[in-house]
Amino acid sequence: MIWGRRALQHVKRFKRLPFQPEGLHRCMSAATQNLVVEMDGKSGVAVVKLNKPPVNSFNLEFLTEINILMEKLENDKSCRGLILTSNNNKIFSGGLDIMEMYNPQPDRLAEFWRTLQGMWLSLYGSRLATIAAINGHSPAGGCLTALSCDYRIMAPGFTIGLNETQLGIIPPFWFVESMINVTGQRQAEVCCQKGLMMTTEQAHSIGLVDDVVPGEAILERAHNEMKNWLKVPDFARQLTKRQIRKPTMDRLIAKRDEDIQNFVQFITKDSVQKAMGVYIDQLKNKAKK
Ligand SMILES: CC/C=C\C/C=C\C/C=C\C=C\CC(=O)SCCNC(=O)CCNC(=O)[C@H](O)C(C)(C)COP(=O)(O)OP(=O)(O)OC[C@H]1O[C@@H](n2cnc3c(N)ncnc32)[C@H](O)[C@@H]1OP(=O)(O)O
Repeated sequence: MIWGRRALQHVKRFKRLPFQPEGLHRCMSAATQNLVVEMDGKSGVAVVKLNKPPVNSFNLEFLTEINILMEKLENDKSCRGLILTSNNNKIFSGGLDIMEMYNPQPDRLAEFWRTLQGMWLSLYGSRLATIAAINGHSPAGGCLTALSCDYRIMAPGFTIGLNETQLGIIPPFWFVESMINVTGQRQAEVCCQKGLMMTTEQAHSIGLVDDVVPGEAILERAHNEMKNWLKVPDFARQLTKRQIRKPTMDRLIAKRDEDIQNFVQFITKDSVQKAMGVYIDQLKNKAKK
């Protein structure tokens, strides 16, 4: 993984924090700044709760924190599975932090995007069995995060989707391919072009979500489903996953710099900045009402 200077500063700060999952063999919980981690040493399953109020939006620091945790879990031989959920029972994740993209410093903007690419590569390519327990709304980057897992369970009454086109943004090819790989080409064409935010039931009907379970039962269901995934020998499951996901990951790895350049060029356009400003005003005004 390639880290920028600012991210490295953050890594140093993070390393001094107490969470050290390696070699844990009991049930333990730990917290970093924006993540709550419960590690069951017996089953080898880590439950990671996104915990960045108000909406678990991903800024550079939060993405860096997630990347560091992923690296630790990947390197912890006792860890076999990851359940990703939210500590906020209404919002899984509001997606990328829009403030990162408004009046940005180009260097930070590039670093932000590289760190998002890093998060996607580590979650999508994880050796762990990964289950998203989607216990709240999950637009855009939140949906991408769920799509990167092996299995998705969602609570009713929420919405999910890659809604970028609704904001005048073109979803990058690796967002779209993540959707295609889960729902198939036709469904992905419709929901990505239209930028659909789907209800839990609609998402279930197109295969974006595998299972619908009430919020209060979602973690129990995730643990039960995890048991099924962990019945398969790790090595066979991991290599099969890699075989299936490698072409998509390789495309991003080959075009990583080009993808960053495209993103920075697009976001810094006057017209995009203007639209972003209007969108932020709408969000803030809605919050005030
Ligand atoms: C060829 C291709 C080339 C280049 C590629 C180009 C472009 C790709 C670029 C970008 C891809 C982006 C993907 C994204 O993820 S963009 C982010 C999309 N997310 C959203 O639009 C979500 C917006 N938020 C909501 O819909 C709602 O807030 C909610 C459903 C998440 C929660 O609703 P609530 O009613 O519970 O809460 P609110 O009152 O709306 O919000 C509370 C509080 O939070 C602030 N906020 C909400 N979302 C975000 C966010 N994503 N980032 C930052 N801040 C957010 C909101 O403004 C309120 O703040 P205040 O309390 O007013 O301070």
